[in-house]
Amino acid sequence: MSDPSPLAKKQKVESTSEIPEIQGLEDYTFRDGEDITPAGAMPQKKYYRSRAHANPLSFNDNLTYPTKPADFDWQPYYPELPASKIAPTVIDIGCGFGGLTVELSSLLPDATVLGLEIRAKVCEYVRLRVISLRESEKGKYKNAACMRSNTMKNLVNYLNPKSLDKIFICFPDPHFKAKNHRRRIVSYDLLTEYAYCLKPNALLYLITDVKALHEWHLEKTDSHEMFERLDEETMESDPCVKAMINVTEEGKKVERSGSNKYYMVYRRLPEESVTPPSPENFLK
Ligand SMILES: C[S@@+](CC[C@H](N)C(=O)[O-])C[C@H]1O[C@@H](n2cnc3c(N)ncnc32)[C@H](O)[C@@H]1O
Repeated sequence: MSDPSPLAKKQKVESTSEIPEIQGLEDYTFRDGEDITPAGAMPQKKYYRSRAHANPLSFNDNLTYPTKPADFDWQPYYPELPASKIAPTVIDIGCGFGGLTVELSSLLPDATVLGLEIRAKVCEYVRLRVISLRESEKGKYKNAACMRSNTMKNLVNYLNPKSLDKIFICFPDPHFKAKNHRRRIVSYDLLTEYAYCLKPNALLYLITDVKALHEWHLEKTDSHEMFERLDEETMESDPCVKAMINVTEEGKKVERSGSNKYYMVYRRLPEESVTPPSPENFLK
């Protein structure tokens, strides 16, 4: 049994492979007096499952945010990276249990990869997963981290304009009912935020197993002046596309059930090639 004293906790925090605690879940460490996940061990999913859908429009999300990106310090998330590389360049929005986040960190060793997840326990699982991988494969995964965040509300509090090379939105919650469509993570306004954070010519990856949601993604993104579809050949030869199809937890589930996966990659256009938005696109 591990020592549940405050000192034991403090020692854990000082390890170089740590990632700051998940907001809203500070005390989810012990169960019946034992560590749920002993320090450095790979967490077990069964202890970190939580309700399938969190309401991203809720005001009671228990989260605090920096007022602006300059007020936020990424160093504790990527303690082994040089100061020049600690701001995220690739984000995995709604990373779930983090399969793609950790895969991308190996696939893109020069990137700084951040998984963003709204559900506290699920996010804790990814945090412990990355810590465990950093411990067991020394030198690897130092460019991966996760943070609890509601990206629908707070992306631009954390990320500088034109700071990202890639955004992944993989198997997002479909929110089938029309009255819940405003909870969807792809909308005209959110695409504007994604464009704000992406560098010119950077890429937005979208995948889902729900055909109607894919059509929604295409409709919203095709009509957004800051994005254009990537040509098929470039898309199909991109190893990140293969990863989002095959490596995400949801992608694997869909594979097992034999259902289809629908995806598209968009390029964020440089400002000089954009015609100003038409007013009827606002608030869609
Ligand atoms: C169906 S899961 C997909 C997980 C993962 N991308 C995959 O493909 O395996 C969608 C995830 O998005 C998260 N999510 C939903 N809304 C979010 C938001 N506003 N900000 C961050 N994460 C969100 C959910 O909690 C959930 O874990």
